[in-house]
Amino acid sequence: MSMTIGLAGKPNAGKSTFFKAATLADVEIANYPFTTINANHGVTYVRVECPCKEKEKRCGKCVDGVRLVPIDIIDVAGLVPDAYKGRGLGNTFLDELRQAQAIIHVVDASGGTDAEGNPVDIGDHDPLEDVAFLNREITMWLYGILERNWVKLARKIQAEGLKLEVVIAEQLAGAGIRESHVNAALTETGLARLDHIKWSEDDMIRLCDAMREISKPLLIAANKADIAPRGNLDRLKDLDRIVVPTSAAAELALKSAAKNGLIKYSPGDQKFEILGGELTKAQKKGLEAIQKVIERLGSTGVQECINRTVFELLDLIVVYPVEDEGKWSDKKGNILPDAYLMKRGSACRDLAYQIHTEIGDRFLYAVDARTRLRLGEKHELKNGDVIKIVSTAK
Ligand SMILES: Nc1nc2c(ncn2[C@@H]2O[C@H](COP(=O)(O)OP(=O)(O)OP(=O)(O)O)[C@@H](O)[C@H]2O)c(=O)[nH]1
Repeated sequence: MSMTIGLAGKPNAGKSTFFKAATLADVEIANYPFTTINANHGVTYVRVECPCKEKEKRCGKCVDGVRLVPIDIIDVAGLVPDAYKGRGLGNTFLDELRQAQAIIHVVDASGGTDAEGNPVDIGDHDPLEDVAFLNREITMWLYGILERNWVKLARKIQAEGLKLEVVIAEQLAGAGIRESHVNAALTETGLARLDHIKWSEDDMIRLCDAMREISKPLLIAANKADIAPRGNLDRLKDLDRIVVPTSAAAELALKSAAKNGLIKYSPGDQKFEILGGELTKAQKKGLEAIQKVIERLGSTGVQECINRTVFELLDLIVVYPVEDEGKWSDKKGNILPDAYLMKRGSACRDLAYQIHTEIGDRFLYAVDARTRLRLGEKHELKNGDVIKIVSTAK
């Protein structure tokens, strides 16, 4: 199961900075061969506590117990008003968005850029407008696809006795909408109880809005929090969704400094250590300013955005497959060599299939490496589980 986070936002909100910061990794720490796949498609990392901390020997894949687990991220093309009508990069934007299962919306919380990203005085633009605007663009995009053939489809459903949710999901399959999303949206809006022939344009937009929220959950990175007026951050936090104050610029500076050996910093840390070295006066001053920012915000927020997207929006867990339940290693003795992101609710057999089709097909049982208990194929995995799969596969 492959999951991708989509990064969206208007021009100048700090999306590129966020993307660079989120995908810039010390290759050694990240233990991953590459970080950028192409211009706007990269790999970012969820920060978790490595289970090797429970053992005497370190795994060599984490730094002081901080383990980074890779997940794909795409920097979705800049969004301008009326993208859904094909304006600007509109079609590219929506085309890329369909690959994402969750969205981080990078908002300029400082209010220093207008709706199209042009600089204005700090506080002059209301970031809440940007939040409403992105949601509406996506909703209207879905509506545009659904509405295109609706008259014909609606009649077909009636004439041929087809299932409403099946037809709608088929029509919107390209946007990543599935039957379960449609059903949930029909219930939530109450439209399940209204004959679809009688739906008004407004009803259909409401349905699309619900499908958007369910199929592409979204979190807000209240970016430029380092210079944002307090009131803006407070009003964003009052929204009925996850809002994380971020300073993408600070995160990028810290990651670059760490990569160059100037500081010791793991993404998401609440502080960093200056390693001495060849710091210029300006660098030192810059780092001190950043330290103040993260003291105030708690962290740069970038890692928190990734973690909450993965664990709260996508509802994933991390599972560590091993071959030796005593040493928690593979056959060669590598400790905790892999970390898999899986959907919550996944069972032992799903893990077996994720390792290899043959191991899934020939699954016998699993072993919880912590308790040494045998687990059956349907046993539900927990976040952080260390699991050995026993199969008849060669
Ligand atoms: N103060 C502050 N400035 C930031 C922050 N993040 C980004 N910026 C600045 O905001 C400006 C725009 O950032 P970009 O990352 O280029 O914005 P973008 O949203 O990717 O814009 P496009 O590339 O035009 O789509 C740059 O000057 C950044 O240095 C932040 O957290 N705080």
